[in-house]
Amino acid sequence: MARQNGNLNTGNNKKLDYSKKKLKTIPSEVLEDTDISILDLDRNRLKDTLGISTLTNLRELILSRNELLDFPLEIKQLFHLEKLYLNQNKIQNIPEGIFSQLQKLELLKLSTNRLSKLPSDISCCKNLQHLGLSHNYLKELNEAVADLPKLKELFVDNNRLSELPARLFENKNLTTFRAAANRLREPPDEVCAGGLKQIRRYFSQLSSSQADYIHRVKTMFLGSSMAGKSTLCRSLQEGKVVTVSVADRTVGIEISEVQKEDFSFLFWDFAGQEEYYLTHHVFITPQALVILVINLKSYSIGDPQSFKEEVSFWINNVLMRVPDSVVLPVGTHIDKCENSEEIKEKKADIEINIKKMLDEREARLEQRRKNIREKMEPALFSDQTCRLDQVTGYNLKVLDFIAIDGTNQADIEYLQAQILECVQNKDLFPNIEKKLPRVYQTVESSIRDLLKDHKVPDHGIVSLNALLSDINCKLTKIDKDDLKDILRYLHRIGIIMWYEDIPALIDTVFVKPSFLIALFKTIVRHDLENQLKKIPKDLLMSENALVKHRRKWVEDFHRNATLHNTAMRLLVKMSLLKENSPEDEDFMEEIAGTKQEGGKLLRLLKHFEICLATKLSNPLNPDAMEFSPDSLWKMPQSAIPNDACMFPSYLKNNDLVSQKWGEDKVDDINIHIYLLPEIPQGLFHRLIIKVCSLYAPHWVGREKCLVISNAKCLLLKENHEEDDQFIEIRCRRPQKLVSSIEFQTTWDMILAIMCKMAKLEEQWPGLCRTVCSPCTVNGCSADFDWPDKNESESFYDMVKQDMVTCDNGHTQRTEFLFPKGRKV
Ligand SMILES: Nc1nc2c(ncn2[C@@H]2O[C@H](COP(=O)(O)OP(=O)(O)OP(=O)(O)O)[C@@H](O)[C@H]2O)c(=O)[nH]1
Repeated sequence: MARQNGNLNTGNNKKLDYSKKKLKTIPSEVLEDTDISILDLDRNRLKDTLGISTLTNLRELILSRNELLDFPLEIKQLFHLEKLYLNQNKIQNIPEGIFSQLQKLELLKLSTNRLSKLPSDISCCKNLQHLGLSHNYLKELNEAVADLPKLKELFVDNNRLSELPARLFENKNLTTFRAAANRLREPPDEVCAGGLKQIRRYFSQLSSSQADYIHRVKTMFLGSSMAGKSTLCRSLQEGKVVTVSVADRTVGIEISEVQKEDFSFLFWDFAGQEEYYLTHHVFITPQALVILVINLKSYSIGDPQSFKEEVSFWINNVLMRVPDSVVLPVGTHIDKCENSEEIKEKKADIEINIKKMLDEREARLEQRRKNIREKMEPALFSDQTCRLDQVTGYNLKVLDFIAIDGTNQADIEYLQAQILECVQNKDLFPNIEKKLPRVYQTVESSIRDLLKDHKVPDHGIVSLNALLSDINCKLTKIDKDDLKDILRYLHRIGIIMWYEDIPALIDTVFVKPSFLIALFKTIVRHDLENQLKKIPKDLLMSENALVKHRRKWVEDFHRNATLHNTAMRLLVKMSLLKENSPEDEDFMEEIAGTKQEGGKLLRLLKHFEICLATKLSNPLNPDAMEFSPDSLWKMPQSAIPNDACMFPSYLKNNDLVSQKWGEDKVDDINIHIYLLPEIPQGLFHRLIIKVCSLYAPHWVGREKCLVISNAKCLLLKENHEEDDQFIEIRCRRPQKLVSSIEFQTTWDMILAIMCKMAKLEEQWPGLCRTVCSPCTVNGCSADFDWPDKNESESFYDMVKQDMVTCDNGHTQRTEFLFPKGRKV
């Protein structure tokens, strides 16, 4: 293999690499080299590709991450093309008559463009195996796509599709298909998310049975504590005012279903106290109507904190997690306001501030885009620009504010009418109608009947096989795969819960989600310490525990946010007994676990990264005594119990971590991960749990965490006080400057954490991140932005030069700021 001036010869494939060269036109020396077969023009500034038709021997053409607005027509003369990359441009239209000429095409990447339709002659590409169309504006997927016999991989996620052609799935070669984030009605998104097998079965069920057209809207009530969420939720459900006493606070989440005209509303009432936020991410799902309830009496005009707590916190969290949602702000307690003037002023203040916060977010995203365009080398940041485009493309709709008295019948009726009008609005909810084979509805109603007729236990926890046989007693036979499809669908819309991706729970179906949530709330609740104190003596005895143990549990929980497994078991038992569940030892064990093995609840808590087993931190205690063969080795007393779980969100301070870490130093290796609009609630604590399961030992505080590996300390810090919110990663700079392996191990550790962070961020599609390293010269405020990393290159090649200079002229070694470390 020989390489010279971007010219690479690999056997018969002569390749020219002209990527990342800021090119605006294709250089003449490239156009003259007519025997090249691979041309890489990735990450340039090409607006067209004039002259490319001379390169008739091209088999692979890479034009991704350029500035193409139109499809380059000359490409149709490149008859030998097998691979064509046009992703991340701004192409709006592809005329007919191009693909009919490109019959050898095997791979076509068109994702992240502005296409609203595909030409029908794409069907001429009979050899096409990979077709990438994600992140476009496609409203329909041509039948032509179904005429590609060799198609193996098709990506159409993040478009505007409402239907998929059934014939496409008759192609047995199709093995990879992604269609998320489309608002599909046929098959519904929840069916598509089940994968190809489920989609194929869906179409076959439709062809052999009748279809039902379902109009169901998940309606989530969010808002701070005592805003009036439960009052509205229950009143809307009953159709008349229901008074909720203050003592009857929502603990966790409550669910109910209501039929109004053609629509079925699935109401989810979220508790407003902060301790419950950490389970919200489990339940907040896309395509819902969010009713944001604001107590107008307690709302204070001109007080940024009040706006933050009552309004912006909720809107931002919806915006980050389910960015395409519709939010209806509802002000309550108007009867408690002084006069109509107060109501009017508060309403106006909230509306103005909501607009301001959304505009501000957009302006900051635009500013970032501008910075990249003007100050940096855009080619090195094109993936980030593309992500900025995607994030700004999401359209959170905040409807007009409604002010009501939640205790007044006329106001409840008015709100009900407004909600109905809103879900009937095709612009807001374009594909609310979902088409389903009859068997989906039949299974759903037979599960309901089984519960009503007490054929399944009241707690609604059943095994998959038992459910299958119960349903089959009532119905004409359905097989296990059909049942799994339907359960998967019902889980996604929130009617039942079935966690098939947790191996230990694959056989367990929670047909009554409210029971599962009730279980969650035994542990995740605002008054947990009090609950611990309330465990009665007779229950303590059942676990061979004494009052002094209970005292220790309270103390450990208070001090370290650790909850002993025995205490957890007893809390669950206490709650089960309170719910009047029959005292069934086996069931208790199944849920609460035993001394030897954690129960189903603990598995769920761990799966959702709400807690971490403390024993993970014990084996590598850095304070452990040195072992010497002739003396007895005594383990030091650990402050943290072994058989317990730590809940970082219950921690109150950072004292222990700060004490272990000491002062920050100006020459620390330091990375800031900025998150816009803000750090989502719960993200940092989940990051801690991920990181602590990677590194032991660790010390955890509310906004800080310290981990140790290879005798290196790494500090993670959440900075959310200021407008700019970021997560900071800090390590001491290796002292032996000559030893590059020291740098490499430090950077390896940082990169491992950044990978965990990136994985976590995927769950907040509306979140925008930038990573930078602050200049290490004392007093300098400049930052070094992290460029994109090519899929093919290592982080260690992201910045190639050995020295870098900040905007204020300070030059320093690259490994102080970016992953670098000479290979050893
Ligand atoms: N006067 C008046 N009282 C209201 C109104 N809306 C709710 N309330 C009362 O306010 C109190 C709190 O209402 P909830 O519906 O429990 O509030 P929530 O938002 O569900 O509270 P959490 O469960 O803590 O999240 C209850 O006593 C309600 O009766 C209203 O519009 N006017």
